[in-house]
Amino acid sequence: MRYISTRGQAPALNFEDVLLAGLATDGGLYVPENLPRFTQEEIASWAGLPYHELAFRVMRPFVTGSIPDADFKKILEETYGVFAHNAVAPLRQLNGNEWVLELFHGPTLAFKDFALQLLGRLLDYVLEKRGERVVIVGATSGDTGSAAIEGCKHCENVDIFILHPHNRVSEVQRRQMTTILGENIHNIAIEGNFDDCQEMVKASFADQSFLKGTRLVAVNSINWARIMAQIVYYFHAALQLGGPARSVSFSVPTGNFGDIFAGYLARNMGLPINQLIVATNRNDILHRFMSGNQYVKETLHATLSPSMDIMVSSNFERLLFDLHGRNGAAIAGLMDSFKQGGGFSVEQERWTEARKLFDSLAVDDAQTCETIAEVYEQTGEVLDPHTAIGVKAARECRRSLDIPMVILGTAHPVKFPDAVEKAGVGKALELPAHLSDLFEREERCTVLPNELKAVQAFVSQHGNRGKPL
Ligand SMILES: Cc1ncc(COP(=O)(O)O)c(C=O)c1O
Ligand SMILES: N[C@@H](CCOP(=O)(O)O)C(=O)O
Repeated sequence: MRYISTRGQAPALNFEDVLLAGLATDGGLYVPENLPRFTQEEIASWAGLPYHELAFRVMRPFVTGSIPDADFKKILEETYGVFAHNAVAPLRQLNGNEWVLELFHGPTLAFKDFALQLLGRLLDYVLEKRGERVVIVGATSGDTGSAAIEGCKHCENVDIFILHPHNRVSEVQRRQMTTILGENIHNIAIEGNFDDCQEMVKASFADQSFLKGTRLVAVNSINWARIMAQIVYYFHAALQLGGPARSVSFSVPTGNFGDIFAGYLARNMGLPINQLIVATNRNDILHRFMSGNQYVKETLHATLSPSMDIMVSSNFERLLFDLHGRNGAAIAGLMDSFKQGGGFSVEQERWTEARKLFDSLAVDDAQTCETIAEVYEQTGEVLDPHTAIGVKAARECRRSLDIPMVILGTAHPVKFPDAVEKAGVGKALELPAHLSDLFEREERCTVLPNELKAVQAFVSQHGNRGKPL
């Protein structure tokens, strides 16, 4: 399998190199040159497989040529063996034909564990083979950070720096990151928002001189391996609901467009998916594009669903690449005008195509709380605010009650007690046993100004197990 950049100028890479590449050298994102496509018979034959075995079948074409089957199987068995639920990603029924796919049974209680538990193991495998050390710089609005730290904390050859927006993640999210102490783990609170953090990560790929020759690796969904792992649970959910003989719809709480892009790929790989619903919070650039062909930056607002407080949505570029017939020059032009002027529209026929692929809705904080309360009253289930946005969008945008609707349950509600309380849900939520002393643990974190130079200087001072690079 070869991977190409969405901007058309960077060299094509194999899986091992794409895993270690982060952003392409032309500033683009890597995508498979040819997407594998499975037959309906093949997909049907996977019904009932344990999660790790299904993961092997779905992801195998992406790693072919880089990781031998036996090694990949072992890595996947270990990865999904750490999840707290036997089904790994169980489906919970809300209403007649409405389901939540619970993606929060991993160690950090959010869907990010599906990819980041795998990424840590893949990095270990590849870096040990190469005898190489790397530095990770990642941006988080709350969930990627802890999942990446948890996934990489034991990696011998990795130093990890996670930037989060100061005071804009929940306390549980912050503590999940800052209480993991290790000489290779560095938490940085940036006096800015998530977009600022993400921009610093991308800028660091463009000029890596501060790393003095050490390679920079990404844990955000700009890294193809993240998207690859997130494709699997679309197959897993659909197979449990009668797929592929029957099609299934998905509503996906969306910020960086990674999770829903994985669903789009699952559909292109042969999984019959009826609707794919883009569910955003008040930071609704993706909904404004889907509903009105305006991809235009606005002020980023803090909401009750902080993990989706994102305006510059990385993976949207991967969709644009497909919508533009995989023309890298066209994407480079669009991204340039976005950077310069803060927005663009696409030609009418490309936008019409996007409308056929996705439905969308923006949900504000009041509606988020109403939905948490409504679902609690109907079912006794407490939703986290991100999942609630998915439920609201599913209920508003659904076209057929006969087709199962799956909402991605992206995080556990215990991570967001403020939203749950604001929704008026009286039920006490308890942290699981492995996090029960989270509020007593020592925290370690450095607050830095919203300046690239300050961050890069910090990384180069501490990037070698706490010592200078
Ligand atoms: C809990 C939660 N839900 C939804 C999202 C949105 O996912 P994506 O950025 O892949 O669109 C995120 C993070 O981005 C998240 O942490
Ligand atoms: N919601 C994310 C933001 C980063 O997105 P990613 O999927 O590109 O890592 C978070 O919680 O950090």
